Amino acid sequence: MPQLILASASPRRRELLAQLGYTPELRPTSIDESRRNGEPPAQLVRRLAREKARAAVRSDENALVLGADTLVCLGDRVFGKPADAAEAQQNYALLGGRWHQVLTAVAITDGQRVWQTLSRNAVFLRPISPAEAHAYWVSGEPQDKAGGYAIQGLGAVFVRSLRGSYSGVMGLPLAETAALLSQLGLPPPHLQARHE
Ligand SMILES: Cc1cn([C@H]2C[C@H](O)[C@@H](COP(=O)(O)OP(=O)(O)OP(=O)(O)O)O2)c(=O)[nH]c1=O
Repeated sequence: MPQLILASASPRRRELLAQLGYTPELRPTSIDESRRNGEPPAQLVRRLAREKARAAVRSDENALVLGADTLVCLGDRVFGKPADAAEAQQNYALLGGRWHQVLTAVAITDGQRVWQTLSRNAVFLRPISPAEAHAYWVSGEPQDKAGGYAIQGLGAVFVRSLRGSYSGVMGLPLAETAALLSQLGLPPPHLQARHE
């Protein structure tokens, strides 16, 4: 059975995999995440997931390496992790009171072939006042989150509606990821019947 490697520094991705019983080796990578000229968001997010997975491959092992990337976008406009309070404030002014998209791509590679899945989700955030935006920024939660909010944290107070996958918005769509890993011979350990 191949070993599972998680090419990620995100504690969310580790926790989501742990929910299904996976305990991957952690191998964070650092790649250039900049967008190419005119690159559509769905293409960008798939490419970044693939590049993260590939960057963590080592030639001397029987392993499946998983990389993922999450993007928040409004049409063609992509919102990254806000660099400062002003950028976060700007994001919330645009994202509040409407639907936006959260895309998470997952890529799994054995070093040769790559298997991918894309989770497309829509989130409606209620309007966020400047005072709330400031308090939220000071909480420390927005800094390392795409779009500057976390559906699984204090940010839930702004989430009025979700169409799609909760785990997909959090950073790793579990149904799709488990299906892919099962196909590749690594079904969720917690779904395996125990032999007494
Ligand atoms: C929208 C949203 C994003 N996020 C997080 C998930 C991702 O960790 C992060 C998006 O950044 P990513 O660049 O996808 O991932 P990362 O830099 O955290 O980790 P790595 O590249 O090492 O895998 O935003 C939440 O935790 N909750 C949310 O509701």
